[in-house]
Amino acid sequence: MGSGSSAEPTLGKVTHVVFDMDGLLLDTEGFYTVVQQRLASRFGKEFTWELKAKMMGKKAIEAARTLVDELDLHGKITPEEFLTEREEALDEMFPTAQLLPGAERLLRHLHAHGIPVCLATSSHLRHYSLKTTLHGDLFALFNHRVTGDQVSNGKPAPDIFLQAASLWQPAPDPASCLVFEDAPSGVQAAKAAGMSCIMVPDPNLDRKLCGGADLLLDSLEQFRPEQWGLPPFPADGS
Ligand SMILES: O=P(O)(O)OC[C@@H](O)CO
Ligand SMILES: [Mg+2]
Repeated sequence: MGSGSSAEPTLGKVTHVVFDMDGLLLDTEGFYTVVQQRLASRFGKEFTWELKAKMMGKKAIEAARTLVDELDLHGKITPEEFLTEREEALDEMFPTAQLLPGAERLLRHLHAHGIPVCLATSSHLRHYSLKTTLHGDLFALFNHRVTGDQVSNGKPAPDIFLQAASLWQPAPDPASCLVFEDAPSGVQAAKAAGMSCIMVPDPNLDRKLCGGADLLLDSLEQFRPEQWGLPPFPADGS
């Protein structure tokens, strides 16, 4: 695994870039954490980062099943009831979602250079719309987007990334695609799709769960496009 330092040799040659959304471009994972902590404590349980790591990046119903299983809430709440319960709070929080550091600069840079970019998020379309309330212009730069409701098998299955790549005409070879992800399930999905993957994990995520990516970065601000055969950022840092 590379470190992202300036002395690093070329890490790959890619032509197309696929972005995850939650926890990668948008600072939305904290919303889920707050709401799920609240719900867990109502049942006398603790919502840990270990559990969060197993849920993040997955489609809502799959994450909900994980929570009910792991907290042993069977007979107390169903995954479907859990989703209904958290919805009202999330619906209020999502429209306030902010961009994570480096997201806007990177997207605008790739777009300005004509590099094909798309979005592959496990969020369903309604949540996607709420979360991007403040960022319509930026998210309009994507050539296309695939949301969780458009695939049967969510991350860690490769389907969402393969579908995202298939929507480009002509469709690139998966090996020519670079995926940015924050979640272990997303990294697994990208690698299962045969794509390169850069992981930008939350600082709280156990680094033992960050091993599958081709490169680990603390922030999108550390990304060096030229290491992947992409145009470098301007020297003045703009
Ligand atoms: O695939 P992303 O965009 O991270 O969405 C996952 C999110 O719905 C919960 O973690
Ligand atoms: Mg994510």
